[in-house]
Amino acid sequence: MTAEETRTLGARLSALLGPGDLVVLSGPLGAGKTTLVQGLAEGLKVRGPITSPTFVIARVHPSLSGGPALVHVDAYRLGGFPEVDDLDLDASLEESVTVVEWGEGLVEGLSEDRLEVHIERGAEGEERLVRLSGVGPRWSAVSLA
Ligand SMILES: Nc1ncnc2c1ncn2[C@@H]1O[C@H](COP(=O)(O)OP(=O)(O)OP(=O)(O)O)[C@@H](O)[C@H]1O
Ligand SMILES: [Mg+2]
Repeated sequence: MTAEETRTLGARLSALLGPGDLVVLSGPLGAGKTTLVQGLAEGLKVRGPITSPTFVIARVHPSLSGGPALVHVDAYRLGGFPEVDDLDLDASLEESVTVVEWGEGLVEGLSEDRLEVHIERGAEGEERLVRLSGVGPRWSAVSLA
C-alpha cells in the first residue's frame, strides 16, 4: 500500500466517524499514522494542513462543511497521565472527532468506546499492515472489514 492508499483508507474510515468518537493510532515511527490522519481530515472536510507537530501537541482542525472538528493529538512527547489531562481533551471530545497518535495506554480513560488503528511496516518499502479494532458498545455492531 502506498502513502496515497493509506490516505484513501483514512478517508474511507472517516465515513464511520462522528462527534464523540475517539481514534487511537499506534505503530512505530514512520509507520504512517499522520498519513492516515491526513486522509481522515480530507474525508471529514476539515481545515488543514495535518502535520506532525513539533511543539504543538494537540491541534483543532475546524470543519469546512458544518461537521465535527478534528482534534489531532500527537502524544509522542507526552510523558503520561498528568500531561494528557492538561490537554483537556474531554472538553472537546463530545463535539469533535479526536484522533491520538501514540495514544495507547494514555487516553483510554477518556471514553469507554474507541477505534484502535494499528499500523505496521511490512518487509518492503511501502508495505503496511493496518489492523482495526473497535472497543466498547459504540463499535460492537460496526463492521470494520
Ligand atoms: N503505505 C504507506 N502508508 C503510509 N505512509 C507511507 C506508506 N508508504 C510510504 N510511506 C511514507 O512513510 C512515511 C510515514 O510518515 P508518517 O508521518 O505518516 O508516520 P507516523 O506513523 O505518523 O510517524 P511518527 O511516529 O513519527 O508520528 C511518509 O513519509 C510516507 O510518505
Ligand atoms: Mg505522526
